[in-house]
Amino acid sequence: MPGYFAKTEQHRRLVLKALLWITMIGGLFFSVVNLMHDNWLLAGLEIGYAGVSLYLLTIIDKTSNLQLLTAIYLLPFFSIMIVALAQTTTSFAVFAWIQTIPIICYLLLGLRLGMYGSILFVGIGLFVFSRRFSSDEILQNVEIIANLGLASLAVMIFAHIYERSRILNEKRLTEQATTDALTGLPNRLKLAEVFERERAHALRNGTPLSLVFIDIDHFKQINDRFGHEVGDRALAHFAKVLAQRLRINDLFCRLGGEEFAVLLSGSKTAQARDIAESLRERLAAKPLVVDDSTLHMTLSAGVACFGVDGQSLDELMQAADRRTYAAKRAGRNRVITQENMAPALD
Ligand SMILES: Nc1nc2c(ncn2[C@@H]2O[C@H](COP(=O)(O)OP(=O)(O)OP(=O)(O)O)[C@@H](O)[C@H]2O)c(=O)[nH]1
Repeated sequence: MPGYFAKTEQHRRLVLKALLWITMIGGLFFSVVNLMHDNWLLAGLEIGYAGVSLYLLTIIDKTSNLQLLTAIYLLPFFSIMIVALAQTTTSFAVFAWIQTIPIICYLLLGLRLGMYGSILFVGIGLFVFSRRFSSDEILQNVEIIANLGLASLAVMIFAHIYERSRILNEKRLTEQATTDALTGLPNRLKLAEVFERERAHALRNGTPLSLVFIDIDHFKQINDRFGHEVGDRALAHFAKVLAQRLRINDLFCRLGGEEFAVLLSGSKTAQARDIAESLRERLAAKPLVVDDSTLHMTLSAGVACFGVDGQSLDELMQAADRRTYAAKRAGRNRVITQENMAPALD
């Protein structure tokens, strides 16, 4: 699943595409207008830029460095706006384009760069405008600049607020989509996302990576005896007790039902087995107290190791699941690795 940054990039790619179309059409249209005014410099720049926009439209879906492409594109784009504003033959309505700068900057560059880009280019735009349209009447000058300056500031503030809430909402939705609501643990989607990152890290640095598959024993009996609500509490208790034992770098997630997994970066099979054993012991030592009853839980776990059992998450899950099943068949409440599993079963 694409992470938060991938979603933001997808959003920015769409915005840039829309802008490329607008500048291509706008560039062609205004180059004709400027040719009619004999403004060859601006007409040439606009035709050239329409061509650049067309070229970028053909490569935008393939580029891996969208930020660089955006920067390469925006710098001359804003500069042409300023040049257009400075020309005596152009209408002062060109300033309307300057007011789009904050929106373009925030949507394409994010909060920080968006703010710097907006202040810089709108500031230059206002300065050029005030030079070109200064009249003898000071009050009129102040009025015009104040109007344009405040309108630009308002656009910038709204663009800032919009981008900020977009980022927060995107983060919140990504978090919701990758979190299990009952236990608050990461879910299977998050495991797939983190596994890809850890796998790349393991391959790059030659470090070990292990996966522990965990299944609560006889969980159905808890539901049957105490009801579904207590079953839910037992799942939350289980998650809390095990999470307390794990390190911040270990990814402990709920796969669904009473199945969980721990991705242990930097751990070989033997270390993963020790960790799984300590989780098993910890769970046995921390029963859940429900009214007058003490609810003891046990777990069965299977360990798989990256490289030994395969290279993909599916392969590791299958191997770890197979060993968990073997642990169940061997009497439950135990951890099985490749070493302590009967060869016929693995
Ligand atoms: N309360 C509650 N129960 C759940 C949830 N998800 C799955 N279950 C229950 O978990 C039980 C799993 O039962 P089984 O797959 O037979 O496994 P088990 O009883 O743990 O037996 P073994 O795995 O063989 O030890 C089922 O009764 C499901 O209804 C949940 O979110 N909340």
